[in-house]
Amino acid sequence: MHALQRLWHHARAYRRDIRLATLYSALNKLFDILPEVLIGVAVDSVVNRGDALLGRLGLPDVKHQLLLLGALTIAIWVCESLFEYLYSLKWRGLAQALQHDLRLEAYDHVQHLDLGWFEERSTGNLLAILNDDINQLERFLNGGANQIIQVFCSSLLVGLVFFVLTPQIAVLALVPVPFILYGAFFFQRRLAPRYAAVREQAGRVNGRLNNNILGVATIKAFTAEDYELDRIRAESDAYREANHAAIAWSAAITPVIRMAIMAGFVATLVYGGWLTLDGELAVGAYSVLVFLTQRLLWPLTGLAEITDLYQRSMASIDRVLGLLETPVRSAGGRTPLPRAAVRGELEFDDVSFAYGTQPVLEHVTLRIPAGHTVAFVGNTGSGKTTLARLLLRFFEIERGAIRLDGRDIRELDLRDLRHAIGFVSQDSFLTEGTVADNIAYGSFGASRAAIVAAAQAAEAHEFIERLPQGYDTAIGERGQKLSGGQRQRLALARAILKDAPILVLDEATSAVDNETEAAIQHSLEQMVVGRTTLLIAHRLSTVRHADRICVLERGRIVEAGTHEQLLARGGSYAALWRLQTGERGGAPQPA
Ligand SMILES: Nc1ncnc2c1ncn2[C@@H]1O[C@H](COP(=O)(O)OP(=O)(O)OP(=O)(O)O)[C@@H](O)[C@H]1O
Repeated sequence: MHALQRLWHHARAYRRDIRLATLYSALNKLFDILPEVLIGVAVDSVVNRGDALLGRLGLPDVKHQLLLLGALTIAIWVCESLFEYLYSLKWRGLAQALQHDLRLEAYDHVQHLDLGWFEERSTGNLLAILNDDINQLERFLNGGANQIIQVFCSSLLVGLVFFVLTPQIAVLALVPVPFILYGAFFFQRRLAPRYAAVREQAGRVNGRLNNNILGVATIKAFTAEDYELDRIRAESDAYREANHAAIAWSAAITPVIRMAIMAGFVATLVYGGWLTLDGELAVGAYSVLVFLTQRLLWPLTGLAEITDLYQRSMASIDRVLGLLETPVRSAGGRTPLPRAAVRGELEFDDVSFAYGTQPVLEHVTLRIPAGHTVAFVGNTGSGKTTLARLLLRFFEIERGAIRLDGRDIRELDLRDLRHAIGFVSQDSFLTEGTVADNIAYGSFGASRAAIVAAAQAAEAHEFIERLPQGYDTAIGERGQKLSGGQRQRLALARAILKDAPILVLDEATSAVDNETEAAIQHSLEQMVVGRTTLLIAHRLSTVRHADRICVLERGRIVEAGTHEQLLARGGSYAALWRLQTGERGGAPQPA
């Protein structure tokens, strides 16, 4: 479907407003053209006096005729201004409303897309769509839509007057119109792919800028400023080139169209003059025709600007609507899962998974009784985090099933499933706001006492109290004013406050010192009672008290048992333990 059709389809709720705005634009154009007709009538009155049109209509006195024409002109101008105000109000209001709706809708849709989809795209490009491309819609509706309607209306109205006055001249004046329209269409077809390329490249520039601003500390540390400037220059050059290609065509439209207009105008001027000299055309009609030819043809030069604006906007609208039409794959099932009813028994049944083609998990089978703590250890890249991501349904498994209380998680309502899981990821997202806002994220409306209790359990209370405004300290975008260990403890406090029946901790304490970790362990020991807990860690001291420890190697569980059982087995866990502690048992000295 064409972008404009897609937009019309999309703007269902605003169709009445669009029709009204169109009507106002058309009426404004009608009242804009009428004064020219009155000029003809005035010339007619002055030249032909009593025999003039108005005289024949029952107004013999020329002065009275002129007075009437004056009154009509005033009324027409008032109406023209009134409708100009109305269409401007309506179109601009529509631009704001549609833009607002589209932005919210696009953002909400994006929020529901799978994680894999995000990982394949650049954040900057996505931002360009959600922001710049949606703003293009405003530009088009603010001016372009009205211009298109008015060019169409004026051609129609003026053409009508021409045919009423002198059909021969009408034909002459109208001959260039099909050429002009074909020209505009010709240019438009050439502009469309060029503007699509411009928007695509704008997204790339945005992507790189976004990436670099996020990584500014690394750029500085590796003194890569010049290198990055060159890379931005290359992207920006490509953007400039893409625009050049579009400009070369868009700049040619006006001159070409003007030539066609000139032909029509000269024909009316000369041929109409001859007819008037021969007495076949009245002087009044001739003057109207000459004025109207200008009126008919000159607005068509505006087609150049309109074509350009239109194509630019349509390229953007295509991108926005394309985003909106991206299907959400993991939409979740229908079975509700009231949090209070969750027991927390988990079962991984022959689960296999690959990101793309490379297998990451292979035939993982594991049953976790409700309330148990199961730890996952293993080399980096062995698939531990992936297990957690599959449980949260960030990705879809290819083979096997994951069951919660005996029900396949694909059948469960996705929001309910995620409500039932407290998750601390390796790179928890802290939001711009205060410490308290961040802890209460997801448990919106939690009391201050509950927030403080969660912070205490995560060993965060003390450092929070030392911050300038305590719990009300703003922590900056992504919590960048905090240390890594402080950020982790806030993320942990957040999960603790959520108080979910299942807890997934992925390296939740990897960045805190040993002493703090021991204290957190102590709080967690109380926390995990009655909750199913999945614990992922490299530091074995973190996992040694788990009911069961699974060792993953290249996506397979190669060992499982309690700490003591695994030590006695003398396999890879025991080797890892020796490596980390430097001894066979006793208190660990973590790496
Ligand atoms: N989004 C992704 N797309 C493609 N491959 C991925 C993606 N995420 C992870 N991988 C790959 O999957 C494998 C398993 O990753 P995973 O994060 O599960 O490992 P992990 O055991 O948690 O590692 P670590 O201990 O380093 O956190 C890795 O080889 C990784 O490169």
